[in-house]
Amino acid sequence: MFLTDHFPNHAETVLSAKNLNVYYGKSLALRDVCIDIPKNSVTAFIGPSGCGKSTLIRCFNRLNDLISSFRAEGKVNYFDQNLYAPTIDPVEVRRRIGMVFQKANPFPKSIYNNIAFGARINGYKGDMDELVEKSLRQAALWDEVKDKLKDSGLALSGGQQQRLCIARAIAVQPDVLLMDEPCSALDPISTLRIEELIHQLKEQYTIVIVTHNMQQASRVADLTAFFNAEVTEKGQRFGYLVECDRTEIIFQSPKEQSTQAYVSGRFG
Ligand SMILES: Nc1ncnc2c1ncn2[C@@H]1O[C@H](COP(=O)(O)OP(=O)(O)OP(=O)(O)O)[C@@H](O)[C@H]1O
Repeated sequence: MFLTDHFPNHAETVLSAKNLNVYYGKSLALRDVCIDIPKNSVTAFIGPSGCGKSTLIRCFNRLNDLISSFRAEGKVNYFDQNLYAPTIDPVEVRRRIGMVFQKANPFPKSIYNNIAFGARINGYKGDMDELVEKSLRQAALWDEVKDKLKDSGLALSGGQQQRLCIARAIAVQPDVLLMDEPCSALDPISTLRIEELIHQLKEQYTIVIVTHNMQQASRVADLTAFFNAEVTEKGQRFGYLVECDRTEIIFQSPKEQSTQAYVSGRFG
């Protein structure tokens, strides 16, 4: 059963993987993943290390293309389009489907130019000051930086840098924000601010977040997908999707025993 069947109002599917196998060289990293990501929702990917969460999230904006040994079978769709069709421009894919990484990585530029840079490259013709302010407001950073827009983005705290990276991702007007462990390098207060921000951002964006923090998944996600890893007879380890459902079901009454064991801290 696909994920949108569980979601209220049968929200539109923005991203989906169908029978997706991913290989790095000859090694199978992810096997037969089928998942739908509904619009204006937060979907969390959880699971033990090496089960392919980052690999899948990177398939959603073709970031794995940059790895020469990467190969995918099956389909990854963005609405009705096959993201891996030869006619699709990966640069445009990454504009529409933005990414925020584990470690905040602002450009070594001013706060203002961290936002304006990508917009300029994308040919933004509107009022740049307005865009910078709007993006920083949406990322809940404006009040803290409005008087120092010319200062370096690198001079901000870790939590502020991560919100700057979110503002930068928003500035190019994406539909989707992919977040790969966005809070793992942050203190608890900065983490809570990002979680509040994620909650606000889902009004406008579809969000997929990889997290090792199960409390975080239960706080921010509407849907949670649990991945696990298995070892073949030949000793090869691969990841797969165990189940995906409403977050409260995954944490309180999952269908699979392995999910129950993981969310109750019995392995992983
Ligand atoms: N660039 C790469 N080249 C070769 N193998 C890779 C590469 N990236 C990931 N893998 C392999 O793919 C598998 C899945 O890794 P991935 O990073 O997607 O898992 P993960 O669930 O996100 O792990 P973690 O929680 O530790 O970040 C692992 O076996 C890993 O070694």
